[in-house]
Amino acid sequence: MAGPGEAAARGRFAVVGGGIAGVTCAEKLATDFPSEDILLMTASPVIKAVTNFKQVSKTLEEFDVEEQPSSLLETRYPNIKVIQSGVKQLKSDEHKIVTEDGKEYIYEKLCLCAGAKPKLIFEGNPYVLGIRDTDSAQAFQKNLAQAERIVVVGNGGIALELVYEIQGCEVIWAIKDKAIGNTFFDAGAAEFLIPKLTAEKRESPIECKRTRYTVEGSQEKERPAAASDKLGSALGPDWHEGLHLKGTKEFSHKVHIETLCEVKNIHLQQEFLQLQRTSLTFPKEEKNVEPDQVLWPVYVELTNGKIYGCDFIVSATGVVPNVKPFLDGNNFAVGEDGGLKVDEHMCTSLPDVYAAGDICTAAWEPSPVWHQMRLWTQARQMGWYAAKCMAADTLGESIDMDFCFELFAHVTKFFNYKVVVLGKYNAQGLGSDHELMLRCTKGQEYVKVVMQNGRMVGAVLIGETDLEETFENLILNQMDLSAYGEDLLNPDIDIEDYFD
Ligand SMILES: Cc1cc2nc3c(=O)[nH]c(=O)nc-3n(C[C@H](O)[C@H](O)[C@H](O)COP(=O)(O)OP(=O)(O)OC[C@H]3O[C@@H](n4cnc5c(N)ncnc54)[C@H](O)[C@@H]3O)c2cc1C
Ligand SMILES: NC(=O)C1=CN([C@@H]2O[C@H](COP(=O)(O)OP(=O)(O)OC[C@H]3O[C@@H](n4cnc5c(N)ncnc54)[C@H](O)[C@@H]3O)[C@@H](O)[C@H]2O)C=CC1
Repeated sequence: MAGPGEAAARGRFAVVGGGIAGVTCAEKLATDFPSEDILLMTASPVIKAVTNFKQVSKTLEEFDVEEQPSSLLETRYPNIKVIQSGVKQLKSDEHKIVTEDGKEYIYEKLCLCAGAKPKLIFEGNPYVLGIRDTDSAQAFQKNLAQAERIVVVGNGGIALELVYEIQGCEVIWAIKDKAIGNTFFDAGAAEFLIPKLTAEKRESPIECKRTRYTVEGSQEKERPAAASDKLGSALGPDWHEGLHLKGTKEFSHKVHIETLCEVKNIHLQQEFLQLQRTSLTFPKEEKNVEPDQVLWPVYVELTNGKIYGCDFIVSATGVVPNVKPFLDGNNFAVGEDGGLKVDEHMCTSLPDVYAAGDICTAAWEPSPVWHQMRLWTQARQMGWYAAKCMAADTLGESIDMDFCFELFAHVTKFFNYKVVVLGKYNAQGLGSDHELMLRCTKGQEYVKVVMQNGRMVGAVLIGETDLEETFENLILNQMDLSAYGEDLLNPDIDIEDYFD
């Protein structure tokens, strides 16, 4: 491949990023264009491959994500050439990419799939850790092995998973909202889940599927070891199952939730002691659940006035798209969330440059029951659809929006419950123009549907409800359900018979 002064290497198609979006895109291009070389540039030595893909229903899908050496991908698809080097610069007007090692590549069509990175509070503070890839998960596990108390900030997917999994370490969970899990649940669902969180005895963890994330815990107690700043791809499903998420204490779970607050400040021990001595306004004692006798390496001051000492802080506060290397000299339209805006053909605002997965912001007019969330299901769907669009544009063919963008559908697991969210499951964007219907059996299932003008527009299903396919159909076909009233959720009525 070409270095400075040499002629640049050429590939009809180039893809940047070895995560789910990039690999899926490259695989689809490699299949559709078997005689073309597909260049896949990635900053990480391993790639993420989708395995055991299962279409559960029309829009729900399940799969495993496997971390593999890139050579395996090249063996499966001999026309994929993996270039293991970060992209330093994009010269879109010359259709040229420059990698960290100074080499240049010319493309006809390019898909950017460089993912996102954690949006950390107090970025740069060595006591604040984020979790994204294998390295950062290992750094977290290593620090946890020496910890007695940590503070978890954020209320989305990562925080929900962590507070449930961590054992032998006190967790102070600081959330901005009134109830837990605001990105997936409303207050009712949070109420349903809370007993699972505080229960002393939990079901034994599921047998570990992958062990590759495990590292030996060090004995020495030191300042947190942050992960290297190399850009790995985001972790895969059940990422925590191979990790031993245990602190130093003998108890199983101890979680204290602080609601309606943010982190105001973070003080190192010396600074905290100094402030206590000198500042009239600074609290002289920590207003903790239990007053502390010990000195902690770091102190978190919350906006509700409380201060907690801890070993370190996990910032699970969302992600920010990895757009930096691509912006310089290129006039990309960027969304409010910092992603590269893409149209209904996954095309950015620049010719021949597409984007998919966490890096992009869906800027098309979406179906009324679909919205973007940075999830691996959407990364796979977007990567695959972007490849189809690149192929269609190359061959001068027209293409319709893929069916997967008709309905938002996500299946996952929180607190050991199966969780399915469909459509506008939290009445997102509906204002007050909607009604909710609920059915809840404590400890077993929680079913919520969002109705608008007698039609179902969203649902949250927690537990083994077996309702996902029926509700998916009802949301997709927008049937008028007014006549059924509350019977829609009556457990004594087999709803499927009703609609067959
Ligand atoms: C801890 C955790 C748990 C999650 N759990 C779930 C879940 O349960 N369900 C779910 O649906 N989603 C989950 N997600 C989200 C999901 O992992 C992501 O949405 C998805 O993996 C994004 O895929 P991607 O390919 O867009 O990006 P990434 O996986 O981030 O891949 C980006 C790739 O680009 C490469 N790269 C970055 N910059 C450059 C550059 N300059 N040059 C070259 N290469 C570059 C990286 O090395 C990487 O290979 C979770 C995320 C995390 C962090
Ligand atoms: N099971 C699943 O589906 C999972 C999905 N994920 C995905 O991985 C990505 C990263 O996960 P998360 O970091 O949990 O992101 P997230 O977007 O799910 O949640 C971020 C949370 O942080 C809060 N927040 C933002 N800024 C804050 C601040 N300054 N102070 C306090 N709170 C703040 C938000 O209110 C929100 O609750 C997301 O795209 C998420 O959807 C992650 C884990 C599990």
